[in-house]
Amino acid sequence: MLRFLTAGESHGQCLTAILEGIPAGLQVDADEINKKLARRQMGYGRGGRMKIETDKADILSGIRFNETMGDPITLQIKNRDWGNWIKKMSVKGEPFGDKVTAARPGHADLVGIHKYDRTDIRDILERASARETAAKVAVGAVCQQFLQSLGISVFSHVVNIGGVEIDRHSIDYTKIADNTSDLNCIDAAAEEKMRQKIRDAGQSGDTLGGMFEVITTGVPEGLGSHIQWDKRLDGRLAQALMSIQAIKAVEIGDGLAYAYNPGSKMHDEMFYDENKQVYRKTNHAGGLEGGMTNGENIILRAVMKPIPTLMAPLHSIDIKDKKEVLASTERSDICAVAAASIVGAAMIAYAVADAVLEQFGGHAMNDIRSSIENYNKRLGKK
Ligand SMILES: Cc1cc2nc3c(=O)[nH]c(=O)nc-3n(C[C@H](O)[C@H](O)[C@H](O)COP(=O)(O)O)c2cc1C
Ligand SMILES: C=C(O[C@@H]1CC(C(=O)O)=C[C@@H](OP(=O)(O)O)[C@H]1O)C(=O)O
Repeated sequence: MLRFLTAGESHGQCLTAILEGIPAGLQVDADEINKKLARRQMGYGRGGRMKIETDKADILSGIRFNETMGDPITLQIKNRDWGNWIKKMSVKGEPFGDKVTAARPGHADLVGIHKYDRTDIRDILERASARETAAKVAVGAVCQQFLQSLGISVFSHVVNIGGVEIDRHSIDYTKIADNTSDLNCIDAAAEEKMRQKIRDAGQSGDTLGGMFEVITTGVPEGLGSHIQWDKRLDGRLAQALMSIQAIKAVEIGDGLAYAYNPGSKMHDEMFYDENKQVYRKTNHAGGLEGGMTNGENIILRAVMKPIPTLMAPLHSIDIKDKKEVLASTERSDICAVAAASIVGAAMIAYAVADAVLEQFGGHAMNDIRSSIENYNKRLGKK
């Protein structure tokens, strides 16, 4: 079983993640983790914070001479902004600075204050902040290396920003792995329109959301299980995406289209060929049937809501005197869908790696490889 925890506040000293369950004998390239962290920081429309941070993961345990030993991996990312927040975020001493009391709609602010019995919204927003997604990406980057060593790849790309959408039927999946564009969109013309849309939103003090797609290739058949609700991989993948801040909907394969079309158009018919064995000409199911992978690519889409902190602030209340006020305007992103797409790939890498370990077990990479080989032999696969 794979599991991870993260810790750390947005403006605290650092973010820490502990990842347990990665088998011994995996080669880990620390630079690859940092490349993913840099990619999460990109994106036209991000706020001033991204000019301060240059995220790097320090590996504090679990890896020796570039190789895992089977024990928990600790990853730490320093917050460079910490230097500007030392007094406001101090562990000891007297409270410093004004309390944040104007709740922001769309944030954890108001409910968090009530639930945790706090009087400064900062006590809530520090941990609710998507700064934490840097830790998720570091964890996912290790999981991506684990999967890659078994021939499984996880990619993501942006398909929609504020309603500017790429044509989903003309996606060239071969372009996604090498795409380095700053909005993580493989359609240059659409990306330019997305950029314009973000520029316009920023000028009017507004924000945008959008949608990204995560594709997993080289997937073994049979990950997950139909036998119990919490073993179904479709549910686990949806949860992995829904657990990302601001993600409000997840689609598996042609998910939404199922509501509008008959069965004759929506199911992936099976054919047989001696070389290919049983194969399908379509992948409406997004690679999942009965809560299990069917060997096709896993295709998932996630919708991100528009960033809730607006520079033209929304109506709200001040928690100290219950007066109606405008929400506080913290420095903020205008659009972070590109960043979220990198987080999405990281979370799916984690969830797929967990399912691989559940299916093929073992604490050593060599045992897992042998187990996959035996399984493929039984299924008559090369
Ligand atoms: C990569 C990323 C960056 C984000 N940046 C901001 C931001 O700058 N300002 C903001 O108000 N919300 C931002 N958010 C969204 C909030 O963190 C999120 O909406 C909030 O914590 C409430 O959680 P919920 O939307 O899941 O209900 C960001 C989310 C992600 C994934
Ligand atoms: C720090 C990151 O994103 C932050 C997510 C975030 C929020 O409310 O979620 C609010 C902003 O934080 P700040 O108030 O410090 O500018 C974003 O910059 C990051 O992605 O690394």
